[in-house]
Amino acid sequence: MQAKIIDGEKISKIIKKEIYNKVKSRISLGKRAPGLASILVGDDPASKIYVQEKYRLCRSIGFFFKLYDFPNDTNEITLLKLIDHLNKDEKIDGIFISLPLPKKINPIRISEKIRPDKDIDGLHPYNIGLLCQRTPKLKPCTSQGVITLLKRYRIKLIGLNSVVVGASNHVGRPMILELLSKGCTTTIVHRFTTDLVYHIKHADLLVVAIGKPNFVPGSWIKPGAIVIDVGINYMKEGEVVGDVCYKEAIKIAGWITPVPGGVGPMTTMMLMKNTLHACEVHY
Ligand SMILES: Nc1nc(=O)c2c([nH]1)NC[C@@H]1CN(c3ccc(C(=O)N[C@@H](CCC(=O)O)C(=O)O)cc3)C=[N+]21
Repeated sequence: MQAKIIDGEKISKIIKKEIYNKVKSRISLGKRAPGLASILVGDDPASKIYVQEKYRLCRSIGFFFKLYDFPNDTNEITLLKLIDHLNKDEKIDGIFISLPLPKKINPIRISEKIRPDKDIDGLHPYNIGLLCQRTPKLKPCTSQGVITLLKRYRIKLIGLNSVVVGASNHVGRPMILELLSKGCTTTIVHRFTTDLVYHIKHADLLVVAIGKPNFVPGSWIKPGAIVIDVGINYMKEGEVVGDVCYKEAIKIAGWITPVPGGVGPMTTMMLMKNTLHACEVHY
């Protein structure tokens, strides 16, 4: 059996076009373009790449984009003041803060300072709370990207045994909430799970988000399962690989997302979609 490919690059391009058209019609009605402010602190390489990608994307879909680039030793007060300013800035609909932040800065205090209706990463406790109660407004980008991919491929989720590997605040936990609201029976496994392999082997839908290259071998995958690989690992050789051993998994799974070209481009596009949403609410 050869798994069918879930092409995130392709779907993200379709969504990009949809966003572009909506921006164009806003402009033709005399409304302003959506505005995104991006805050980068320090020199995390993944964050740098992500910021460049967002900049290119904003230009090509007609968003207003502003980048704030701070050195590693920036203090919390400087950031809190900037957020306060951006919260009031009428040109800015979405505020994005690249994670991880330097160790000295408390990420919770920073995220909580963002006005919830400008929290395009969907990670403010208010937005997570709404997602938890099934009345979401702005949703976290990666899990939203995964759900959008499954929907566009018309993959049915009701009643599936879903297993999410990794319990992070920004991916694993919101992913579980999304899958639960789609009717999956949800399991989350993490570093203290006693029999990780047992759970993974029973997954009809497997989402892996731990950031460990090729962590899941083909032999752990249930034949015909839907495999969603969230990991983006940069190898020394310059190669980019996922958390799942793609070569092996593709022979056993029913559906699979590649890396690169799977979940990654969807995460970025959902940030744009959230920015447009925030803008439509604002004006
Ligand atoms: N608050 C916050 N939210 C984030 O969502 C966030 C963040 N901080 N900090 C940095 C990481 C990194 N990140 C990526 C998203 C997409 C690709 C992506 O699309 N990658 C390409 C491959 C890129 C390549 O080949 O170099 C792909 O998967 O096809 C990469 C990295 C979001 N992040």
